[in-house]
Amino acid sequence: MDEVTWISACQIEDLETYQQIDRIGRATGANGTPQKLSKNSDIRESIFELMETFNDMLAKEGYVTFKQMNLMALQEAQQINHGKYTHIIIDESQDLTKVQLEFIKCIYREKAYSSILFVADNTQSIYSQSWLGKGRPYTSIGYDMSGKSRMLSKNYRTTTEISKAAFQLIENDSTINTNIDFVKPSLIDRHGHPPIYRFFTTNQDQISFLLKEIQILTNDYLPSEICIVAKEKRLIESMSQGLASAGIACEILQSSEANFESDKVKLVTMHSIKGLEFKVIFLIDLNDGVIPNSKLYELDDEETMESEERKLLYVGMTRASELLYMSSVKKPSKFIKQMNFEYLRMHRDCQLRPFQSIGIQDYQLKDQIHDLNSKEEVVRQWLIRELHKTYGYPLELLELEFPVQQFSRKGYVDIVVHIYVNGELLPYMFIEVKQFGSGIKDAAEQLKSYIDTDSRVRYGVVTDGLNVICMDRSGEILNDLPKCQPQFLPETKNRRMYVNLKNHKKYSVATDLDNEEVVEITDLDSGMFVNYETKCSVPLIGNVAAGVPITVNIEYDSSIILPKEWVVSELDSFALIVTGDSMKGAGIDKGDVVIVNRQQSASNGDIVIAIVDEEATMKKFMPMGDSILLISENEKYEPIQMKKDDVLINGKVIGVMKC
Ligand SMILES: Nc1ncnc2c1ncn2[C@@H]1O[C@H](COP(=O)(O)OP(=O)(O)OP(=O)(O)O)[C@@H](O)[C@H]1O
Repeated sequence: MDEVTWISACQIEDLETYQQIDRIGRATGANGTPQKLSKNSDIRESIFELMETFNDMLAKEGYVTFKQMNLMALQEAQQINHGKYTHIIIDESQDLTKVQLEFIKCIYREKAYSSILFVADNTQSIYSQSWLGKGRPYTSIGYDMSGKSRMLSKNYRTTTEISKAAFQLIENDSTINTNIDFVKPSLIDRHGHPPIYRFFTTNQDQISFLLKEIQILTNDYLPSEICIVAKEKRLIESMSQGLASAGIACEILQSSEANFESDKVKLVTMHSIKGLEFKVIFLIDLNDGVIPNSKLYELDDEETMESEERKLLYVGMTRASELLYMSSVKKPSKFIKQMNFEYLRMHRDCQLRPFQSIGIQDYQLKDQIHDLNSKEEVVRQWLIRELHKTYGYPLELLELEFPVQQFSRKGYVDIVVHIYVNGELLPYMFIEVKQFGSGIKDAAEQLKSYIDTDSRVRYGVVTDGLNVICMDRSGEILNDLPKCQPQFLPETKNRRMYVNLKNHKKYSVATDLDNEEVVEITDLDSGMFVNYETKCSVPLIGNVAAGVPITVNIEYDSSIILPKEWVVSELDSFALIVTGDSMKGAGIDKGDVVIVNRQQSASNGDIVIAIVDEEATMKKFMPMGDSILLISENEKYEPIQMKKDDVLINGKVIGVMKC
């Protein structure tokens, strides 16, 4: 058929001319078989004979091929002296053949005021015999467009999520991106749901999925806003029957009598969806052998054919203005395999990306796996990656083969996600994984019984890579898996409360466990971070009973980092551990650390370190005439009254770091 078309296109009229003509571009054919047609060969003779038979039969029936019809129209138009139309707009002009373009030129009447406008998008060129779509210049049809063309690159139709997924399908195809008219879509800031991709093992599963989704979607969309698209007519016919028998009103859009408004779900082929748009698109049967379909190539080589098919899928994807579903049955198209699954989701309103197998060399948690080659392991590894990459759980929180005791029987949960609760590691989510595509019904029951054995577990997930069920511990089905929260992680900071006695404010002082120099301070009243210019290091020199040293050069084991403005003088600041409970009422407890400024005087109400009977003690300072009262903030202890001269003040407490 290809060759017959070619012979007609070259207007070769007799066998002799055909036997002699150079025939290029036939070197590779479908399935890699050589298609070279030698000159003066039997095969050329046979093809020619077939062509004549075919043409005779057409003539007998009164038929012409589509291409012949185009040629006849052109010949007819060429008979006329000049065209009739002074203004012509050609949309989708990247799809027209040379003959069709010549025809349009014939019906055009050139005047001083006349115009001809070509609208084209080469990334949507989906016919192998198109002329301009192949990057040929407009001069090849007699028009000089320099200075007269304008680029429209803004994508208003689809969401950023759909556009990104679609564009990455074509951006690395050199046949497409080297085309001079290739335009990268620039995105407007309109966001929506990422495309959903599902794989099915049977046609019936695909139909059931569409039925279920369409039923849910009709809460938000009109049936006429939903369109099902497939590569081939037979595929939409079979889907239309499936939907109709389940009671969903649907219709196949016929270009001649299309009714876009009717209250029915629409079905259409990929070629016919061009130029249309729907809020929701289902691209079904994206299967191996269907797209790209290597049997369908015409005069082109495989590479060009593949690009055409790739663009066809791109066109289908970009017709959805809000929501895009894609699905395959049995074996996915190679285009699906090449897609970046980051852009896809498995379900609506669920973060999970579709199943993708991972090579053994990239398996995680290998030391916990009994059999690296087991069929379940592929699915488990995919889910581990999802838990880690998509849901944010660190691998350290995941455990494989977690034992559970069910009456007398011991079971093993495939994956357990642990979380930290008050510093304790607890099981949070139980996950059962089944062999790819083997079904999850039984496993869901098993999972529930495992969850029942451990009251700490809050969620359960079961998957076979194709389907996934997420439930809470009461068995209620949830749309998505819970994401990892910051509080689930082990504490990496040492947080202590600091009471600044200078302004009586409370702060949280968080020090990195790995690096004590990194201190983060939050005002506990406002919850705001506190910016400070410089910090200082206050030496922790012992406990309160030891008092504040007189000498400056003392040895100390550790220090406390604080903003410099919190202390009076860096050189005179010391930290002491509280040993007793005498200042309990002032919020200073045993084990707390007090920050003390070395000084010999104090004012009424200050908390001081004073030396009484040669021993340091922490008390509230209250002068009373000639004597001083040293008061405990604890009714267990009586105030101590001393003569002014006998009281030796060692320092003043300026802040308390709670333990
Ligand atoms: N300036 C704009 N602001 C907002 N929406 C726009 C704008 N221009 C176009 N749109 C919307 O974007 C969508 C696509 O527009 P249109 O069909 O004109 O594009 P197109 O380039 O002809 O598409 P294609 O050739 O791919 O079919 C439509 O839904 C249209 O309403």
